[in-house]
This record gives sequence, C-alpha cells and structure tokens, in this order.
Amino acid sequence: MNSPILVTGASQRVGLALALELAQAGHTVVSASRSAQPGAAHPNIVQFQADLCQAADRQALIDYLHSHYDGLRAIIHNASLWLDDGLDNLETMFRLHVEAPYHLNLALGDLLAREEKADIIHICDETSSRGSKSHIGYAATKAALQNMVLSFAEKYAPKVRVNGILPGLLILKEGGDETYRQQTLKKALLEFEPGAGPLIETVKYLLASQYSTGSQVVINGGRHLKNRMT
Ligand SMILES: NC(=O)C1=CN([C@@H]2O[C@H](COP(=O)(O)OP(=O)(O)OC[C@H]3O[C@@H](n4cnc5c(N)ncnc54)[C@H](OP(=O)(O)O)[C@@H]3O)[C@@H](O)[C@H]2O)C=CC1
Ligand SMILES: Nc1nc2c(c(=O)[nH]1)N=C([C@H](O)[C@@H](O)CO)CN2
Repeated sequence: MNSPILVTGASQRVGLALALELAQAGHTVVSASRSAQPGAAHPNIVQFQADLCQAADRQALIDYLHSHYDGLRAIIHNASLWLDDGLDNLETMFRLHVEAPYHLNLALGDLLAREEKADIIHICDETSSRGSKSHIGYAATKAALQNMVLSFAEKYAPKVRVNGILPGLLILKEGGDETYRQQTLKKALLEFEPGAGPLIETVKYLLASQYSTGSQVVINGGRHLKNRMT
C-alpha cells in the first residue's frame, strides 16, 4: 500500500525541496499550501490548496485524505509563517504552528495507525528552546509545537513515531541585505547557509529510524555553542 506522506507548506523553499525529494524517492506526497505550487509538478505529488489557519480548510484536507487513501505513511508539519510580533500575527502563528498540527494529528491518527510504521514530524525551530527577542510570538508558538512532539509521541506509541526537528539557519529570506546575511552566518560555529539539505537528511533518517520517538533533532551549525560566556 503506497500510503501518502502529507507535507504541509510545500509551495516553496524547504517544503518544496522536501516534497520533491520524497516524490523522487517514490513516495506519494500530498502537499498542502495556500498557493498553487507550480514548482511541485511531479507525478507523485498531489497538490491540495488549503489555508491551514482555517478549520474548514483543514477539515476539507482531512476528508480528502480519508476518502482517497486507506492509510497515511507520515505527516510533516512544515507550514509556517515567520512573522514580526503583534497580537494579530501571534494569533495567526498560533493557528498555523499549534492549532493546525493539533487538529490534523488528532483527526488523522486513524489513518496513521493502519500502517506498520508511521511518522509525524514537527518542524520546529532551535529558538523554541531558547527564545527570540525579535520574534517572541514565533518562538513561543514553535515551542508549543515542540511540546506537542512529547504528547503525541506518548499518545500514538508504538505504531506512530512522533519527532521534532529544530533547525537553526537553513535558507535566508530572499532580498535580505548583505549585513544581515553576514551577521546571521556568524551566529553559528559553522558559518554557512546550508539550504534545505540538513532538514531533508533528518526527515529521511527519522522515516527510516526504528527507535526514535519523542526526540528533538537540532540542526543549527553549533549555534548554541557560539559566543558562550565561558
Ligand atoms: N528558513 C530557515 O532558515 C528556517 C526555517 N525553519 C522552519 O523550516 C520550515 C521551512 O522553512 P521555509 O522554507 O523557510 O519556510 P517559508 O516561510 O519559506 O515557507 C513556509 C511554507 O508554509 C506555507 N504556509 C504559510 N502559511 C500557510 C497557511 N496558512 N496554510 C498553509 N500553508 C501555509 C507557505 O505556502 P503558502 O504561502 O503558499 O501557503 C510555504 O510553503 C518552517 O517550518 C520554518 O519555520 C526553521 C528555522 C530556520
Ligand atoms: N516560516 C519560516 N520560518 C523561519 C524562516 C523563514 O524564512 N520562514 N527563517 C528563519 C531565519 O532564517 C532564521 O533562522 C535566521 O535568521 C527562521 N524561521
């Protein structure tokens, strides 16, 4: 049974690269994002347009998966918005980073449980364990996403494994200035912009792993060791 992998937020950048990599490896991928995904044109990728901040759109995705598939190999919660602080932005990020994964995990648990092995992967952020003075709401909602790894890992064991990936820098925003770029690169011991690769490698590891659940995999270039007050 070639049960699909649901990847949320696969219309661009990291999510798109991940969806294409999984599709090229032979997986069926259901890719859910708000916008059309011209870059995700692949015979193994089914594009589903949904605003995951909206419960009705999430329910339509849930209904689609139940009516078209007998199982679900994995859910990768990648959809995200890196928004500045403010009450409206906090609510939006809560809906996307917390409410959507919570709703989808609960509603799709039955499809996951039909698999010999299934996985849920939450794409968090290394700031979720250390905070961020410039993105308080983003870090807080990603921390909630990280916390849910623990709860769902316990709830769905042993057939469904639930793990978190905590990236540092992956891909800088397009159009940033060189000063910001250099400042950002110097925050880690490994001073380069890695791209989607580290996240894709980690997803592949977790999908193949037989003994990982409730784990948090940090991929941050050693940022936590830079400029320590030693
Ligand atoms: N880039 C980096 O350096 C880092 C990234 N991360 C995390 O890695 C993941 C990928 O990062 P990156 O590729 O940069 O993310 P982007 O911000 O570039 O893309 C996020 C994706 O989420 C989708 N999305 C946004 N809002 C919604 C919504 N309401 N409903 C459905 N989909 C939505 C977007 O598609 P659309 O707009 O079409 O809906 C897009 O495909 C994210 O979870 C991010 O937080 C963590 C640390 C560093
Ligand atoms: N959804 C997103 N989350 C994050 C992004 C992004 O572009 N979209 N970017 C970052 C930064 O690269 C940060 O890691 C370094 O400045 C963090 N999260």
